[in-house]
Amino acid sequence: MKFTDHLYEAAKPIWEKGYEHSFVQGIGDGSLTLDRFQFFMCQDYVYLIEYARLYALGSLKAPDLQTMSTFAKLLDATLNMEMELHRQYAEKLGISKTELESTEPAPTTLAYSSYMLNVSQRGSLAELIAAILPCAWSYGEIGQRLAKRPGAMEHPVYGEWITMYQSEEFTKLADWLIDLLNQLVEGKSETELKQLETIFINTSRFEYLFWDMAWDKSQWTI
Ligand SMILES: Cc1ncc(CO)c(N)n1
Repeated sequence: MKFTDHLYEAAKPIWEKGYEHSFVQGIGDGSLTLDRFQFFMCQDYVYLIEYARLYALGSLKAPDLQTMSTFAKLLDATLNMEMELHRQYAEKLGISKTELESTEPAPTTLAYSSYMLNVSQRGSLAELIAAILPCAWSYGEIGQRLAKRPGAMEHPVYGEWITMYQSEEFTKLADWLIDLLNQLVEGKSETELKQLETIFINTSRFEYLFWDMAWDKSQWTI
């Protein structure tokens, strides 16, 4: 069993709850209200700015040129493929680029991105990947599951979101990270593996909290 299969099994109950979340189901059946989606896309945009930095950090920590180049591609894909989706949605929804970029991070966004950056800055490359993997992997999975619903990819608002996250272009990003993590854990001790699992579970939990935040449009209360 690959190490990432083990991580997947460990996080499965959390991911399943994420998939069943009203927000995700609302994207799938088109019933999600626009105000919630708009809140989500703005928070997600500023989250992705910080997330992209982790790929730059991955390049910095890479042990060889090939790994360095993989992280450079992941960085480019986040800034110019994934975030382009957000910019296009913003345009359609009447939000300017400046407004999108200057979104104030809500508590969950700030906590999630700060946790990822902290773990990755002080930790090993394997720890960085463990922090980042639930993001890329779970969205690809959600995209692919929602895409199986008849008509979901043709929905006038949410169709493009599903189409992007289910695409091979997006899902291969997680595959690169999975392969890399499985290579990096070779020879690691039980304690080190357990630490990676803890990080993976924590960011999986944050993924769930992010859906919750978007559904409630929860902001700073003070
Ligand atoms: C919160 C969050 N997690 C994962 C992804 C996928 O990259 C995203 N765009 N946003």
